Amino acid sequence: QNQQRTTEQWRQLDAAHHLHPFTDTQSLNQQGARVMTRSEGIYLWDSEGNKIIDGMAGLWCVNIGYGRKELSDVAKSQMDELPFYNTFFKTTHPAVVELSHLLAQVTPAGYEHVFYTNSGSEAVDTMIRMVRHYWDVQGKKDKKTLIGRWNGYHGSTIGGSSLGGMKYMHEQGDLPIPGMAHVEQPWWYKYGKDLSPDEFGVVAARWVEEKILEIGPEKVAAFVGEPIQGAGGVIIPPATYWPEVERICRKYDVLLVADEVICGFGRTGEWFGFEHFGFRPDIFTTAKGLSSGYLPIGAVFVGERVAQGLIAGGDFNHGFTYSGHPVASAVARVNIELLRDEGIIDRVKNETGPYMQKRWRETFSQFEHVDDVRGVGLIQAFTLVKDKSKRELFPEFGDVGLMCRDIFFSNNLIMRACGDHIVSAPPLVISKAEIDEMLGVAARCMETFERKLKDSGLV
Ligand SMILES: Cc1ncc(COP(=O)(O)O)c(CNc2cccc(C(=O)O)c2)c1O
Repeated sequence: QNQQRTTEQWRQLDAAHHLHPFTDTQSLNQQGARVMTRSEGIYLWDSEGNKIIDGMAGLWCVNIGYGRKELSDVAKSQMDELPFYNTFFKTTHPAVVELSHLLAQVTPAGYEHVFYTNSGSEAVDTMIRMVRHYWDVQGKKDKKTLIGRWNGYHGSTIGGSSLGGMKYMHEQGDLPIPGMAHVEQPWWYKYGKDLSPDEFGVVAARWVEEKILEIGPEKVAAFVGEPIQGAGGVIIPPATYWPEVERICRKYDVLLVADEVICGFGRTGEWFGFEHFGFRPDIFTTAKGLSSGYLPIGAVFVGERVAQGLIAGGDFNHGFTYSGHPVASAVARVNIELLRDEGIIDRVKNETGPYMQKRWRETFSQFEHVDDVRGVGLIQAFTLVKDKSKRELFPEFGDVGLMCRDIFFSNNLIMRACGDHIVSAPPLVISKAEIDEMLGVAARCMETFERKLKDSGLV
C-alpha cells in the first residue's frame, strides 16, 4: 500500500518530481494536481474524500469498470508463476497463447493474427512499419505514404503523432515525418453546409480519393482512421462515409486501417467500431479496452491478406521487450472473458447504449449554446456553439470547452473537453440509474455554464 500522506504533501512531491503528459507543468503546479486514490464501478475517490463520477472511464479505457477483483487476482497469480518472459527467440508462454486464442474468437473471421505492444501508440507505429514492409515484400517499394485525417489522434510516438492530425503536436519535435498525408475530418456540423449528412459522407470520403490521386496511387500504402474520431471531438461520420472510403481504398489497392484504440471492445455496442459502420479493415489497432486499463497492453490485428504477406516475407525486424507480457496478457484475457461472458457489450448495444443516447439528447438539446448532440453506444458528445440557428462556432475554439469542463470537474463529474466539444465515454458497465445520476449532475452544471457564459460577454 502507498504511504499515507496529506493531499498537500502528495501535491508537493508530485510538483517536485513528476512531469505529467500533455500538461503545462508550471500552471499545474500552481493549482496542484487532484490526487485520485481509489475507485469502484464507475466511481473514483480523491484524497479529499470526494466521490467522483468517471464519465470518461479513465481515458476512454476502463470498459469493465473499476474494482474487478478477477483482474487483480489473475495478475497476482500470473506474477507469482511467471512475472516475465519474452516472446522473442522462439519462445512463448501460456498467458499470451490463451489471450491470442481468445482474441481470434471475439474478432470477426479473417483476423487470426495479432501482434502485441504496450500501448496504442506502439500499436500504431507497429502498423506503420507492417504496412510499409508489406508493400516492400509485394515488390511495390514506392507504396509508403499513409493518409490520416486532420484532428485524427493516433498516439504520441513519432509515427503515431505524425499520422495523427493534431497540428499542435506536429509543432513540437519537427513533425510529421515524411510519408504522411492528411485529409479533412468528416465533421458534418462544420463542413456539411447545406448537404444532408448522407450526401456529406460521400463528399468527405471523396477527399480520400482526391488525396490518393494527388499523391499517386502507386505511392499510397494505406488510409488510416478511427471509426469515430475520439480525441478529435467524437466526430461520428455519416453512415455513407466508411463504405465509400472502403470502396475507394479497394479501387486504388490502398490498405484500409481502422484505429480501434477507443472504439474497440464494445464502446459502440459492437465488439469493434468497424462492425458498427459496416466495413472491413485490412489491419486494426487496439489498446485501452483490451485490458480496461488495468495494465498497459496494445494489440495489432492483422487481416489474412497482410498476415500472409508478412509471413511470406521472412523476418519482421520489429518488436518490444514486453510484447505479449505475461501479466498484461493474463489480465487482458480475463477482461475480455468478462466482457463476453457477462454480456456487457450486448447490453450496451440493446439497453444502456440506447438509454444513454436518449437521455443524453433530452438533457443537452435544451441548452441555448449546445448543438450537434450525438452519440453511439456509450460514446457521446455535444458541441458548444455561439449561435445554433447559424451553426456558428465560437471564434477561439476551445476556451468555452475548458470553462464547461471545469464546472463539471468541480462538481465531481469527469467529462472531457476536446476543443468546444464536450465528450463522454463512461465504463461500459454503467447502469441506467447511474446514467440518470450522471446526467442529473451534468444538467445542473450546464445551467451554471449558461449563466457563466452570459456573464462572460462571449455571447
Ligand atoms: C485512436 C487512438 N489511437 C492511439 C492512441 C494512443 O494510445 P496510447 O495513449 O495508449 O499510446 C489513442 C489514445 N487516446 C488518448 C490517449 C490519452 C488521452 C486522450 C484524450 O482524449 O484525453 C486520448 C487513441 O485514442
